[in-house]
Amino acid sequence: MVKLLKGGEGTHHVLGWLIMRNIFESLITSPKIFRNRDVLRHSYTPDYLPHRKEQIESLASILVPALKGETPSNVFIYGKTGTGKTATVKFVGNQLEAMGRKLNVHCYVHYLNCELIDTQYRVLATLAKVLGRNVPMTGWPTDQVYEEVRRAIDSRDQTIVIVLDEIDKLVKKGDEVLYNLSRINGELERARVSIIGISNDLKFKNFLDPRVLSSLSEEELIFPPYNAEQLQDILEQRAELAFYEGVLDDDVIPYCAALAAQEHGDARKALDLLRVSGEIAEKENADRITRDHVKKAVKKIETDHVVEAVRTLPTQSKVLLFGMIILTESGMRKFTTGEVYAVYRSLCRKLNIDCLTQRRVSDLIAELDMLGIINSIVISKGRYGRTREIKLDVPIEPIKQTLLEDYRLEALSVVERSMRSVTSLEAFEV
Ligand SMILES: Nc1ncnc2c1ncn2[C@@H]1O[C@H](COP(=O)(O)OP(=O)(O)OP(=O)(O)O)[C@@H](O)[C@H]1O
Repeated sequence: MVKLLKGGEGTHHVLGWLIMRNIFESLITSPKIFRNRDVLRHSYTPDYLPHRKEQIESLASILVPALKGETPSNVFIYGKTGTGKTATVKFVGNQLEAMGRKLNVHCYVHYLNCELIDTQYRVLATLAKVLGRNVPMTGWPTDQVYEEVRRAIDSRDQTIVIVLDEIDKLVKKGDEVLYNLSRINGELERARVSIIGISNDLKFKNFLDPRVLSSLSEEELIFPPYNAEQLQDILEQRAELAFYEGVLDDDVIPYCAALAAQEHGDARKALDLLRVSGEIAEKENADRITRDHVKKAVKKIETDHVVEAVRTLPTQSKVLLFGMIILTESGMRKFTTGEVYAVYRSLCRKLNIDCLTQRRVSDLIAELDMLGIINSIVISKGRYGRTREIKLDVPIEPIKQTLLEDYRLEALSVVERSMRSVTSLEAFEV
């Protein structure tokens, strides 16, 4: 039912709503920064990869037998994070499949990320699925799934390239599937299989069965880190697609490149910096991206990482960290293990959870330090022994919000509120 409003305040209110601009209007008419933000995202595979010509050509020459009905060698690819390993393999894989279609040769590349598909069973079941077999994601004996994969591959004359990205994550749970896959060619009559393993953990080779290792690393490709100039080229190429003309100050790309070069030449980091700088400029309604926006982006990315690390901490560490926040907010910039322990113990009582020993808490403090959440140094107190001096090294507000999101710590919001009115720490027996 529609109610008719007579004159007065109510009418103004309704009219106000009627003539109010659509809430999206100001958002879409604000200065335009991004032409296509998606090209800066991790999921985007560029058509051209500057400074990876050598690796692209090497990989292509390893895989070319696939187009001639022969078996390509298996390859291991190493390199630090963000050095373009995945992008290169996907790029070469796409080109290989395209050439296969052109020549009417059955040649396919299947890409699996072992960070997500991280068990023997799931690798085989996923392969079976992409090869068109109906295999449940749990429940069958592994041998049976392997047999399905083998039969699906051998159903016709074809070459299958299996890419196992982050292969180290899989190896941590046993290398049986790698052992089987590396020997599969001996069990095939019509088809051929080649395996590409990708890893940024150089040490993981030590965990592999020597037979698997020698079979999988018939060829090895190393991806060196990018230097600042190379990162600059990569960013320039993407920026052209990502931003409207003229929105980037001249020093923005060199600055992002220099910062990422300091951190082992990580192109992902450089692209993230550029994207987040653009997003901050957009939020501020600025019409240009400046060096200042990059500085803010560095801070935001750092905070986001820490927040993520805090979110996955065990409950005891979260309580401990909450105690440190209380100490900091009560005006203490530095505190000792003993002071933190007293607050921690009191919080455990309030939450009704077990309280760890001071020794164990010292270990947790060291872990928080390693994660970069706190900063702690051991100082000598002469004949009184040594103590740890701790301070929080991160913006407090987002960390506090993240801790309170954990339902097990919900009761602490009351403590937090009452803390605002407590001026001394006596309540915590410090
Ligand atoms: N030479 C390049 N040209 C253009 N973009 C690149 C280049 N190298 C890397 N990138 C981009 O940088 C990001 C990270 O690259 P990629 O995922 O290939 O790194 P990686 O070496 O596989 O890293 P990780 O080991 O962490 O998985 C991606 O967005 C990718 O498109």
